[in-house]
Amino acid sequence: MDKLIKALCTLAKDNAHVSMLSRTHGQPASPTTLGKEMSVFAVRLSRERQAISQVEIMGKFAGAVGNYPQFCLFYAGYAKIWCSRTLRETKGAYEGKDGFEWQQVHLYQPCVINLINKKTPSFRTPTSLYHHQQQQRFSNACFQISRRESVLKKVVKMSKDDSREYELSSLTALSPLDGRYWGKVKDLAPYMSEYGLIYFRVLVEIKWLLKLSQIPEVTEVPNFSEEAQSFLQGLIDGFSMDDALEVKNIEKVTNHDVKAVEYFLKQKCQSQPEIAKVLEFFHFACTSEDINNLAHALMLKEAINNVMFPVMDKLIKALCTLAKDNAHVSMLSRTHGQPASPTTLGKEMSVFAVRLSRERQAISQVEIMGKFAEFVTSLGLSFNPYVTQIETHDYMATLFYAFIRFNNILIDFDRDLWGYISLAYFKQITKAGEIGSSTMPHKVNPIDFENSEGNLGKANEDLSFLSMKLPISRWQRDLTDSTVLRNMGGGLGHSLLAYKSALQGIGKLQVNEARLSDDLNHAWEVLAEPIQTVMRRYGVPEPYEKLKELTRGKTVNNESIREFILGLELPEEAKANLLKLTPHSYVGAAVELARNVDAAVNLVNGKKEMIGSVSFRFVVSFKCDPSVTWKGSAVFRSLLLELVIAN
Ligand SMILES: O=C(O)C[C@H](Nc1ncnc2c1ncn2[C@@H]1O[C@H](COP(=O)(O)O)[C@@H](O)[C@H]1O)C(=O)O
Repeated sequence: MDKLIKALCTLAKDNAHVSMLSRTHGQPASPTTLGKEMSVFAVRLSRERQAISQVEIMGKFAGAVGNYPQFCLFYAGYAKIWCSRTLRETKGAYEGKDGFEWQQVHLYQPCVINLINKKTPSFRTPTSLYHHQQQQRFSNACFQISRRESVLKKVVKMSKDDSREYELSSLTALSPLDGRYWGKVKDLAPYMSEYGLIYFRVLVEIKWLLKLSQIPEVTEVPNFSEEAQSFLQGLIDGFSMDDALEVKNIEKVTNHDVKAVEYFLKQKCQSQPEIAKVLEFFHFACTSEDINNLAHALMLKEAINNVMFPVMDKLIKALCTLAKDNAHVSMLSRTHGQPASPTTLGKEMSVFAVRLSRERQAISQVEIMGKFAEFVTSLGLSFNPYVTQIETHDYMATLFYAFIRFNNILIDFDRDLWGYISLAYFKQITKAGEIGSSTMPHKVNPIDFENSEGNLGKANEDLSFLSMKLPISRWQRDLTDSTVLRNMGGGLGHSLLAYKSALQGIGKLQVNEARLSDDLNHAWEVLAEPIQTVMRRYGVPEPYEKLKELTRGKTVNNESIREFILGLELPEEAKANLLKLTPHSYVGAAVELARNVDAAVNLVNGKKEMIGSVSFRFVVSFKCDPSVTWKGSAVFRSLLLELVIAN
């Protein structure tokens, strides 16, 4: 940053006197000098650079709960001081009689800041710090600080002087996708890496030459013999990492990445006599973007079909299984986080399966487009004739937004699962040797769902940036898309990692039916809703108000509900039906919805029924065949029948 600001200062000073037309609104306006305009940027940047250097980089070490009571157990004296420090800091009062000890802990933070800023440590401390009796401890603290500083200097030195140790590896990669998580996302590498881009450029250039050889008017490129064709196909099929490195070496000279591919192919084909005669027809009548847009389209198409969809489908199927296996497991709903009309665990899972399958279908329906005449369709892409020098990238925005919607639904799922695990509705299968918390040995944390949620956030940030940026290009083109498109692998990579983590989490789940049931047993108030509906049906006055009086803020149980129902002026049959209701059985069509989830999800491009038709089928089957068993909801069924008749 400093180098950049200095370069701007030089530019400003060297051109201080060079007069220049201003252009407010892009129109001629009162003149300035080139140097002055540069100086404006130098000063603006230096202000912000200073602001960055002044941000207090903070740390936490030891807290009021957990750490503090642990100290209380054995080091009560120190714990007392600790506590007074915490309280004092909270109040913002630094003067006090309790001396240096608490301040010493407090001093840790400025030490960190000053080490990072490479300044001499200076302490924001109360005057009491300098009392004679505290002086010794202060110098001890300084000693420790200077030791830490020397460690830090060593680290800085290593990174500057010993760069060989920091060659790219799984430990030095700046992106966790390329380091820590490589094993989980590497399937994307053949498509989404620079290797993948070069491979698809090679493929497009070769296919274009082949296409030219088939166009009768292009007499300069005659039909290739079988041998020549298979030679060219062999360059695609046998494309290796060494080939890609060769292209990169050529690029070092050309400083043009697409031209490097053309030169690579010309070199490779010199040995094939037929093709050697038409080398100049590689990249014939093309701009780089003619090759690039098709390469990018193929990268996306192949990566999504071969890597993303299989994992997305596995995830949706896992949710369907979870839905069907638990179709009948009643569960308390929690609208607004409060006990509400029950559902089943399976039904809640089926909602996610269906929502995800809809977005997965939307992704599969996005037309992946290319510019470059009808040659595009021969590559299995859609032709977009209305373009500038570049394909407009609008389909990419549509595609990435579709992924964002899929990912958002999965975030919703991850958070719900986090909550259900917290409520102990699920246990997680543990593995010998694995650790939940570094300090609280009892814990089994929902780390897979947390990892999934975190990566989905990152994925969506990347994908939304791509969607916002890519459709914008000045006039007939600017090159900003070139570098941005190199990041498509990030958005898809974080998505893929998140899908795999969610799958891993689902694989560890064990439903805790006892806990789910226990919750329902303590929530008889949720029956207030159906009872008041039946009361309305039979004209009992003020039904809602009576139930409110019985239930709101009160402890309601089996007995009090029973007593209430018995006291109602209702036909005996209606009463009997209501008496059969329990929080477990009042689950409506939840069981049926969950059982039919396979019909509702749509993994194959719109060929299966959508959820709307499934609901319709329920109504039809309900009317035609009242013997359909809605396990646990027979009473609700008769209640529903009453309502249907009443309407
Ligand atoms: O066919 C052409 O080249 C037409 C040309 N426009 C370009 N179209 C596509 N690529 C171009 C263009 N210009 C440069 N480059 C090369 O793109 C590379 C950009 O590198 P990076 O920013 O790292 O993605 C980097 O290798 C650049 O050399 C035009 O003048 O309109």
